Amino acid sequence: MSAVWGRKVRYTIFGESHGVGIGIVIDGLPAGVMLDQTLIQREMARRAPGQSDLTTPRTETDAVSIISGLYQGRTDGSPLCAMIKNSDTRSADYAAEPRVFRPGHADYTGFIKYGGHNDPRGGGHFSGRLTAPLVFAGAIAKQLLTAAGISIGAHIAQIGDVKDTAFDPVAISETTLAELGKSGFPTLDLEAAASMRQAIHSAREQDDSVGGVIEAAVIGLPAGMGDPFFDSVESVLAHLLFSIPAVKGVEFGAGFALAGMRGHQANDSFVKHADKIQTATNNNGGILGGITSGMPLLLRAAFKPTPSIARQQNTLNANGDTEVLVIKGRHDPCIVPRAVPVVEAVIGLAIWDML
Ligand SMILES: Cc1cc2nc3c(=O)[nH]c(=O)nc-3n(C[C@H](O)[C@H](O)[C@H](O)COP(=O)(O)O)c2cc1C
Ligand SMILES: C=C(O[C@@H]1CC(C(=O)O)=C[C@@H](OP(=O)(O)O)[C@H]1O)C(=O)O
Repeated sequence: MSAVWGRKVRYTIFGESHGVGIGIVIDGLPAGVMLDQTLIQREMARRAPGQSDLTTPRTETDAVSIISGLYQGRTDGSPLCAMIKNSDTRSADYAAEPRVFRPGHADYTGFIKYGGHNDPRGGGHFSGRLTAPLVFAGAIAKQLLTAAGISIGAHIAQIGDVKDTAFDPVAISETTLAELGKSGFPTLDLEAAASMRQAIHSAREQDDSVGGVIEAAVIGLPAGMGDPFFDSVESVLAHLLFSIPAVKGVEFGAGFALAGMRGHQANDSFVKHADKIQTATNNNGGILGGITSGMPLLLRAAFKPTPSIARQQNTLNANGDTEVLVIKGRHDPCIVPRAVPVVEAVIGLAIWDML
């Protein structure tokens, strides 16, 4: 299993959704960092399940126990291991024998790859629950990046066909990112937020789910970070963003819209602002040749609708027999609101690794 990532810092995630717990081992953090426990708890709470009627009713506190790597509140240079307990499991929802493959989930592919030995309860290791340790690691990365003058923030850019205002690609402020971080349902346009909530309620009422898009920004990055080709800033970020369950699309700057532009529209002209080299527009999302330009880094991640829906679906079981599936479990009608801190977290890991 590809549960290890990172070059300067190595991150190893472990656990299953209905096992004893989940967690992460982080090897390579600088020693002597006093961890910001308030920031860690705030980030964990932003992602935790059971927050409102817009999320899965499964309730987990997602309290983090740090069992190694910390001495007197500071990182001690040894691997930092953090554990999060699973408590509100309801494994009977996943007890069907032979196993029934949920359309859109990893039940079938996990079964094939691991010969039926994978833990099917709550999606096992494939569960979105494994993003909790990522958010923990992301909080540490954010703390380190803040000290370097770098801020990360995100908003819900789209739910179904309801869209929020996009970030100003040139002039995103630290204040805007900080305000978004305080919101349980971060959008730039409050009216859009109300329509998005309505779209999620409506999908749930129809025994269905809905997808969406998260737009994220990183400001304060120096020009010159990253490498061409295989380790381009886009490649490293996309690797981590596609590691988030349910992400099916990633774009940088104007992204796919660039394909429909002419060169004179797409090119970002260089201009001087108070002796600093900038660009007048930012269609390239702060990255040129795989290297940061010093402009805000902008990306968007598309999430598919939650696969586990209450509506009747046709499928197959592990014996290959037809089944009519009606999922009775507890699921997010939309993944996007809880995934905002996850997207920010993996961006934090990627940037800290590249800086
Ligand atoms: C924060 C988060 C919460 C999720 N909640 C659910 C859920 O409640 N029900 C579900 O079926 N899938 C949920 N997912 C998505 C599945 O885990 C994911 O679709 C599945 O593992 C298959 O992976 P893929 O969609 O990347 O192919 C969630 C994902 C994330 C990131
Ligand atoms: C537990 C979390 O989300 C879970 C992610 C998930 C999935 O299939 O990804 C399915 C659901 O699991 P269960 O059926 O056990 O309730 C969600 O509740 C979490 O995010 O912490």
